[in-house]
Amino acid sequence: MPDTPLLVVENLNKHFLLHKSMKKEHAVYVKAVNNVSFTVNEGETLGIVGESGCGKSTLGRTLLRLLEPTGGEVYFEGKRISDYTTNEMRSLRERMQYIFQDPYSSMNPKMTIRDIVSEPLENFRKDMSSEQREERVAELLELVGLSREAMTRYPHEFSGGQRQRIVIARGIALNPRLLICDESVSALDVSVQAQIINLLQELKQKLSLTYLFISHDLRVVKFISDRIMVLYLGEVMEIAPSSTLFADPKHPYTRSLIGSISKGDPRHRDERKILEGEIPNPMNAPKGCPFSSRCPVAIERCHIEKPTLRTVGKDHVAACLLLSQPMQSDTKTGENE
Ligand SMILES: Nc1ncnc2c1ncn2[C@@H]1O[C@H](COP(=O)(O)OP(=O)(O)OP(=O)(O)O)[C@@H](O)[C@H]1O
Repeated sequence: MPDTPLLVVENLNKHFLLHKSMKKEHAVYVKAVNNVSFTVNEGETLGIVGESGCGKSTLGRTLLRLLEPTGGEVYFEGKRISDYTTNEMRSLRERMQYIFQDPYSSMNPKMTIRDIVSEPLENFRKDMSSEQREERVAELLELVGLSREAMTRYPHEFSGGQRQRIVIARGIALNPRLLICDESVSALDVSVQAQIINLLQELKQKLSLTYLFISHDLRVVKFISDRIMVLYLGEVMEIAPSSTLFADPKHPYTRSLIGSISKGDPRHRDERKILEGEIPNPMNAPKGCPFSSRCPVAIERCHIEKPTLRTVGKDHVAACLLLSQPMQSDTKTGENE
């Protein structure tokens, strides 16, 4: 791995203003992404996981500047994105690509597969002849396991898995370095999910890609990620290598998420119960730790004091005030009792 990470994110914020007010302190914001920091090395897959509404898509879109950040910095290839010139910004859009959640709605049903896959080439490779573009589209379709005959057909003629392959072909058309895959397999059957994940792994090797893999499903993220970042209400709860996160999760929220997918495992029974609670309204997030209102081991301080990310092992960070104390349910007080 090279010394400089491909992507460095420092205290990134994206706050949506919901209600303006004459008095600044009365304005209402949704803090969709709140002080998020992490790095991604070249060739790595960072999984980003959390329940619906925790800010995964907003984070992905803000990284690519599809949304303007409210604060913080993003460095790509060692250079701060806010310093990019217009030309560098254009080039960023080639090297960092976003694969959207729903392949069907991100494809124009009236366009042929040729037109859909060649769209980025038309926009960014104006020097290519139509023959060269045609060849490149055929090559891309083959790379994702489709034949060149697909070119003349329309999206509705393909299955969900095949449509996802088409979207991936379009995503890699410009030889990006970083692919942000947003819920790329969530709508697919489990067996098709596995095929698409295998394809992504294969492409990663062949094309030296780096991935940010966003999903609400910890099982999917576990399979593909080198490291995993757990988000809750727009904040980072924990980041660790995938195997470490599953073997020794530090944050009570991570434990609960793992518990919720470990059906039948009595060790996780208690944690599974607590995730039955509702995620708080992000406009009215808890004052202290974001997870404090659902946390089975929260103490008084957790409802008041915001924990910061701290190192809890090599390459392992978590934001929990209780990390120096045993996380047992008999330490809890306050509203969870
Ligand atoms: N344009 C917007 N204006 C106001 N609030 C927004 C906007 N976009 C997102 N949000 C809010 O920001 C929070 C994070 O949303 P986001 O879609 O990023 O979460 P997510 O984890 O990707 O969820 P999902 O998996 O359901 O897509 C949510 O509370 C959402 O309602």
